[in-house]
Amino acid sequence: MKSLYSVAEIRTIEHTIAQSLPAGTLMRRAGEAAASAARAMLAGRKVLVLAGPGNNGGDALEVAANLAGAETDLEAEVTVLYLPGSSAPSPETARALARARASKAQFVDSLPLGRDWSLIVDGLFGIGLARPIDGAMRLLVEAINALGRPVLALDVPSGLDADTGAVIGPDGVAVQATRTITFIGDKPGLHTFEGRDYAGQVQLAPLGIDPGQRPPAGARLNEPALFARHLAPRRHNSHKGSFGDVAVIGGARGMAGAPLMAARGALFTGAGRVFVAAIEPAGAVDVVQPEIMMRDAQDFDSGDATLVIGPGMGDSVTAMRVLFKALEGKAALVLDADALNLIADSPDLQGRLAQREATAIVTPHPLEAARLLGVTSAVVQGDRLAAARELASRLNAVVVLKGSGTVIANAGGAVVINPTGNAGLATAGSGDVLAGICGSLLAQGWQPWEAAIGAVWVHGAAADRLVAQGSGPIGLTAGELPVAARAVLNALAR
Ligand SMILES: NC(=O)C1=CN([C@@H]2O[C@H](COP(=O)(O)OP(=O)(O)OC[C@H]3O[C@@H](n4cnc5c(N)ncnc54)[C@H](OP(=O)(O)O)[C@@H]3O)[C@@H](O)[C@H]2O)[C@@H](O)CC1
Ligand SMILES: Nc1ncnc2c1ncn2[C@@H]1O[C@H](COP(=O)(O)OP(=O)(O)O)[C@@H](O)[C@H]1O
Ligand SMILES: [K+]
Repeated sequence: MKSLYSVAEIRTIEHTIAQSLPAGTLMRRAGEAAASAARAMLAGRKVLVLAGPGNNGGDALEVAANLAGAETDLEAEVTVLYLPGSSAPSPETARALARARASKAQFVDSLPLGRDWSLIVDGLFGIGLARPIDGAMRLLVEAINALGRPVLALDVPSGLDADTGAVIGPDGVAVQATRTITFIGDKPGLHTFEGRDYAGQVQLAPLGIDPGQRPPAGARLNEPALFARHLAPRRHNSHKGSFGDVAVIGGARGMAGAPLMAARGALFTGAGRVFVAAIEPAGAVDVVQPEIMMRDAQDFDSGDATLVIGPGMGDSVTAMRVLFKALEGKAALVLDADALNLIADSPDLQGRLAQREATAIVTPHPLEAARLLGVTSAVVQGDRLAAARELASRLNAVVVLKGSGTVIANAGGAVVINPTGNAGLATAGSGDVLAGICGSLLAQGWQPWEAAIGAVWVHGAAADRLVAQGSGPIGLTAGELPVAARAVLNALAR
């Protein structure tokens, strides 16, 4: 299981463990693990180590001592820029400083000009950063980022909030890392919002603390093991009725494509039969995908179908009526796009959703989530995990808060962050495809939680597959996702 620990959880673990170990052990282990990560990244010899005032700086000084003191041919030329604070360093940082000073590392007072660094080690701030980086430190971070050299961040890229993935602001800066070696446990902020861009590749160094010594984490990283129980191979003796019906309701005037995208997402991930019930019927057949059955939402009887409501649905009276009926009914539900905007405007509909017996899946992007919560999208993005948790609890639903590092939460407080996907998904219609995949897995009997995390994983992996094949991220289209999602899902099922 890939646990993600909040800063508070890490502090608790640290505190408990430190009492059973000789002083400074964890910092020494952090320095050793980070020095090997640095050696693995090193394509030359010149290493710049940035050491800040706290224990993150202590880790960096250990790295400097380890790299400069190595009795090997690979010995690096280490330059250390140490920036002490106004208060005395911790005893373990003081010890690391003494080690680094006794090594061959050269200490400097300012960023040396014009050196072609093979590697920069970022040990300015870790999980103790409490306010935006400003003044001379800010200039230093900007100068480092402008160099465009490989950067290994220690624990967290300096300036990034390890809980939320937001750059600590307002108007903050953070170090842009190539790789982040994170200590004791992995952290949510490295995987969502701005985290993925700043952290680069994330590597965990548990520092010898085995999982049994760690309490359960508040969040985890999505992986197929979390939904594997639904990935059984299909029985030979099956028929289309074995894999459920999906009806996508949406498609106001001028928005006919959105429900079709969702319907294709459902079809290509294995739903038995797929309908589009259009608010404003635009045609009798989808000529590209004639398997999809076209209906008129006004008089459509959805029977036992799983409903995906909202893509391009608009806010007409018909849209409202269809949504009301769906919330009243017992069908499994995926609520997306305009359905969420209508619910955001109506406390009555919110109440009806929260009181439903069968848990619905809701798939807001940050602005839709903000409307549902009555806040701005900046507030949602500022703490995506908290927003998803709050929404799940208010709506009594599985919430899929979309965007880089999609966050999935349920009313029981479980939180998963999705690692698949890429910026190729930032294109119109990709959210519709996701809603369709969610509906498809529900229709095939998956439980709402697993359907949501499974759909998000597969949708992201489909985009990754397309990028690997050269079809993105630039110019990846939502219409390509269903076929790629089919390949991903079949590979998982095998
Ligand atoms: N403890 C352990 O067992 C282990 C800990 N480990 C490592 O320790 C790291 C946490 O260390 P930490 O708690 O010392 O915090 P850290 O991130 O170095 O920063 C705090 C310092 O920065 C200062 N400061 C804050 N904001 C500032 C600003 N905007 N501008 C300027 N200064 C600012 C702040 O000063 P103050 O707020 O007190 O004025 C304080 O001096 C953790 O991420 C991991 O790398 C590992 O070795 C594993 C074992
Ligand atoms: N940078 C990104 N990295 C990963 N996934 C992304 C990124 N940008 C967008 N996505 C995903 O793409 C989809 C976009 O959905 P949405 O915003 O509803 O678009 P639309 O309404 O046009 O279909 C979501 O699944 C979202 O998580
Ligand atoms: K750091």
